[in-house]
Amino acid sequence: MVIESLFYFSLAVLQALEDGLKKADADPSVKAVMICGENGKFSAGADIRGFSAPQSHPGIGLAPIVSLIESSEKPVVAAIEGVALGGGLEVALGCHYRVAHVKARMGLPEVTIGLLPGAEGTQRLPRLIGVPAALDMITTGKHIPATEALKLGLVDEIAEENTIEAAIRLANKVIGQPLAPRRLSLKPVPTLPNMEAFLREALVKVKKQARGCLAPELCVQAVRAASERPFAEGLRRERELFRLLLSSGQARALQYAFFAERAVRRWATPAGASWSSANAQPVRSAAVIGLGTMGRGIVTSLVKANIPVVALEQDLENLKKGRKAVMLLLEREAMKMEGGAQRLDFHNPARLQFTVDFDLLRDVDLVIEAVFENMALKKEIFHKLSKICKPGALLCTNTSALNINEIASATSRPQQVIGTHFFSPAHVMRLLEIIYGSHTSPSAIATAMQLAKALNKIGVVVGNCFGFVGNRMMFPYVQQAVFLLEEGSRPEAVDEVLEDFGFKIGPFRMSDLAGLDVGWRSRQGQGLTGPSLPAGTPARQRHGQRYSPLPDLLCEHGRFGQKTGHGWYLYEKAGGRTATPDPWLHNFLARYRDTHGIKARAIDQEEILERCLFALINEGFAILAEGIASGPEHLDVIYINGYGWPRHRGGPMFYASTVGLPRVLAKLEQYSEVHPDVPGLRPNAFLRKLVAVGSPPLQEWMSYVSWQSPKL
Ligand SMILES: CCCCCCCCCCCCC[C@H](O)CC(=O)SCCNC(=O)CCNC(=O)[C@H](O)C(C)(C)COP(=O)(O)OP(=O)(O)OC[C@H]1O[C@@H](n2cnc3c(N)ncnc32)[C@H](O)[C@@H]1OP(=O)(O)O
Ligand SMILES: NC(=O)c1ccc[n+]([C@@H]2O[C@H](COP(=O)([O-])OP(=O)(O)OC[C@H]3O[C@@H](n4cnc5c(N)ncnc54)[C@H](O)[C@@H]3O)[C@@H](O)[C@H]2O)c1
Repeated sequence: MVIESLFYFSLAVLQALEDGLKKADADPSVKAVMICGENGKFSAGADIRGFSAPQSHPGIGLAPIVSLIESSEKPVVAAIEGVALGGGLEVALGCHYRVAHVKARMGLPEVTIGLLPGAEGTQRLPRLIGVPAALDMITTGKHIPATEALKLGLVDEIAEENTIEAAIRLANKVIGQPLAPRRLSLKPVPTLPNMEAFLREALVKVKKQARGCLAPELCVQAVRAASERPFAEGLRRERELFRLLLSSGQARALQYAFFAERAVRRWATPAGASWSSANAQPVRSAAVIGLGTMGRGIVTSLVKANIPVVALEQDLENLKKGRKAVMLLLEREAMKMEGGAQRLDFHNPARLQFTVDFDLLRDVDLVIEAVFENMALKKEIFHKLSKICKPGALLCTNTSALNINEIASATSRPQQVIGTHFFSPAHVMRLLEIIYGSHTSPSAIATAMQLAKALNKIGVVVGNCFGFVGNRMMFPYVQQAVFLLEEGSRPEAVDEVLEDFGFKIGPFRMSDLAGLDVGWRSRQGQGLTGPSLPAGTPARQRHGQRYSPLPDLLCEHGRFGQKTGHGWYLYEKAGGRTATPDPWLHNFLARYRDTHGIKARAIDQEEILERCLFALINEGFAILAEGIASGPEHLDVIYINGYGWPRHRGGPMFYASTVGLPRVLAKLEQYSEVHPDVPGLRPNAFLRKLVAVGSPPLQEWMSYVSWQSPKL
């Protein structure tokens, strides 16, 4: 008998499974059962949306179905095609045999949505593949390919072609064989000589990796229960831990992030362009201009996506340097991949060519410019590209903040100019901020989004303003961090608070890593510091607003961060990575305060957290009100994937909604009163409006934006 199930479990699917199993058991002519999915996909598990109303969640019925399958008196074989994830894999674990298509993937990704496998998976998987492999799958949520599943013993057979036929063949073969040895609930968990130490170390590891995130820790506890308790008791523990996670705010935040990352694919602009009507152009070849920090990673990313690349530098010396760096990155990437260097094929000049000759850019479909952050230089390059490149070519800039319209004005085809803002390291970071200018065509946006997908990145479409979304929100955050130093704090204290909150790296460590000189050059360009600053400008004021010259002063002392061996911290050597608090910096701060008559005060953790985060969130409300982003999800996806915002807190705007908008507003009002010369702390009008209308849920915020005068 064949039972078909759907992509993710609904009540109807579970009912059909139960009915099918009962019918098969009762029918003497049925000798074996095969369970498969519909349309070549086994199952993506329980319906994630349903977890917001757990009492009526169809998943409640899943564990009893898994038990029912396992207790069947007739052999049950799972035919796994596409994916078997979460509850899908748990169903397969209830089966007596598993056959997987060679291209199928399997995993227990519940941890990534703040849960643990709650349909008996934490108890069956360790019995099948042992504690170390099960723990790895359950705490990381990774999807493993069928070939690896076979090696682990997770599946019994791999089918190169027709999985269903292979599963039926196996079912026929095992008819009449004893089923008890195939029932995982009856098997003992394979022992390890050092189980206790292993589990203890695993706990320490997940706590370190997922700072502040509850699910990985509770996954370890559930697997520990499998190793220490009888099956039925282990199940009780699994259920208890599952409920605990389900009621945690973290699960809600992580599930929000899952859907937000999918929602941003459906982009739209205030002018009416959208994903549903715009057509992407094919990108069969690309060029990258500038092989510095960013260009190298971008080339690597394109080669990995199998897109032939022309890589261009300004002169032979820089070309040689850039080529060496790209080759090193590609070799490292090839080592990580199955099929290695041969699959990447980067030694073939038809796939990757290095040049200083712009003429070689004539035929490419897309160019990504990644030269210095200098408007005059970028305009010169785009003017050249406009003359050289073929008519349909898309011209992209990797600028971090500059005006896309101004760059486009140097070309005769502004409709094909677009910002593609990669994040460092560009071959690793998943975010691609895609910035359209006033003239960018819908097709150009669609092409950039398609490029993001091809590069395995998450593209987020945003409007044009200084710093776009990510960096624009980052400015007030970093500004508050520096003001806190002026007022009495230290870099390590500020970083610790934000790292405890869950950021991968605090603002001062981040600044040392990126290089303080980058921001310094940008501020010099804006006339905020350096020779173009008008004589007589007060040291701590610009345009009537508070300004901190501290980062400029550090640069004047040659302290650029890791690259010079000192910045906000001290490093073991130039290029060193280990940050230690620096007594020089502490003395420097004390002298600075004396010079400017600032009385240092003790600043508590709450103030550090609120001033940094609420200033960032406040800017987010301004961005939404101006129509620069089409929803709070966009801001959250950008922060989670580009700025190390802790995913289990759902992104800054989601976090604001959990803190409560009235509280965010009240705190901003309080801080703004104390610091009236800091516009970043002055509550944004859109935030005020949302509070005035009763703080609606985040999904409804955009309906309160007045669109009469979008800035775009
Ligand atoms: C207080 C009372 C307590 C009561 C207790 C309640 C008990 C409940 C019992 C629980 C039993 C637990 C069962 C189990 O352990 C839990 C689970 O199974 S959780 C789900 C685990 N599965 C996943 O996390 C898989 C998530 N999906 C993916 O990774 C990917 O979608 C994919 C399957 C790899 C496919 O990727 P793509 O091809 O890129 O496609 P998309 O990602 O774009 O997806 C297409 C479309 O489908 C939506 N979708 C996918 N999976 C799910 C899902 N599991 N639930 C809901 N929706 C899903 C996805 O969102 C896309 O739609 P769009 O958002 O674009 O509209
Ligand atoms: N570094 C980051 O973290 C980061 C992140 C996102 C975006 N960006 C942006 O990416 C761009 C590049 O930044 P970067 O950090 O890689 O800079 P970089 O200084 O490391 O590299 C710039 C490269 O451009 C080359 N170049 C300069 N003029 C050129 C010309 N006329 N023709 C060809 N090549 C030329 C230089 O030789 C150099 O190798 C900037 O716009 C920057 O704002 C940087």
